[in-house]
Amino acid sequence: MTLLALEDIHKSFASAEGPVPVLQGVSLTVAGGEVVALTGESGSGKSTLLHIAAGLEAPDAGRVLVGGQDMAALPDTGRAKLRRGTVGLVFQQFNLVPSLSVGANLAFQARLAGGHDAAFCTQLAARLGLSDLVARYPEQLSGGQQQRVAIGRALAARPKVLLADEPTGNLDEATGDAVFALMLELARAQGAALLLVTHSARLAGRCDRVVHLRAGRLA
Ligand SMILES: Nc1ncnc2c1ncn2[C@@H]1O[C@H](COP(=O)(O)OP(=O)(O)OP(=O)(O)O)[C@@H](O)[C@H]1O
Repeated sequence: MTLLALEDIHKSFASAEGPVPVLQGVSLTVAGGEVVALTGESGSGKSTLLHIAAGLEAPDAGRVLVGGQDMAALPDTGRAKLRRGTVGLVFQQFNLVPSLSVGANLAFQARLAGGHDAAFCTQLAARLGLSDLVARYPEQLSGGQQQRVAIGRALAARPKVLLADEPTGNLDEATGDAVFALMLELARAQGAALLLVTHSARLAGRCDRVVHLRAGRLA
């Protein structure tokens, strides 16, 4: 079943020389339990596409359907609710809550979505190598540790759609591989649609499908 559908997405950004087209008719579907890698050169529009899929940015044209729901057809509150309850995000800015401990950050998204499960959180912290850090605060963590908290926070809410922008980009190869494997395992076990940006051909090769963004289109 298709959980994420992008239909003929167009997006341009304004510049001094006029609008610069970034996405020029991108269509993509991701089914539940499917893991899709999004690749493409720097500046090709991968993050822009992920932001649009997440409903954080509006496309100039085209539709985003999450679980069959048209994001643009929803009022702001409905879109926020859908994003909270259904979509998990792991972005390059980790957006951890500075005033909350690691443990509370891990639980944060799931609490908002009304699906907090303390045992699952504890298990995730262990799998992500964060068990000894749950009482710390984000500013007391390394970049890689913060990245793992951001991943754990998204996974803890058991999202139906998980969007991740280079989720293991700040991790060493062994840690990155283990975290990547955990994301794939949970997405598949929970029947979630996982769309992730990666620059690594090796990691992309472990996904069910690879789509490549070039000149505003997917190949
Ligand atoms: N808010 C914005 N205003 C103007 N231009 C933007 C904006 N956001 C992105 N762009 C431009 O759109 C293009 C695509 O950017 P995007 O961040 O989506 O690329 P990317 O493929 O994710 O790159 P990277 O791999 O380097 O992260 C770039 O040329 C970028 O400069």
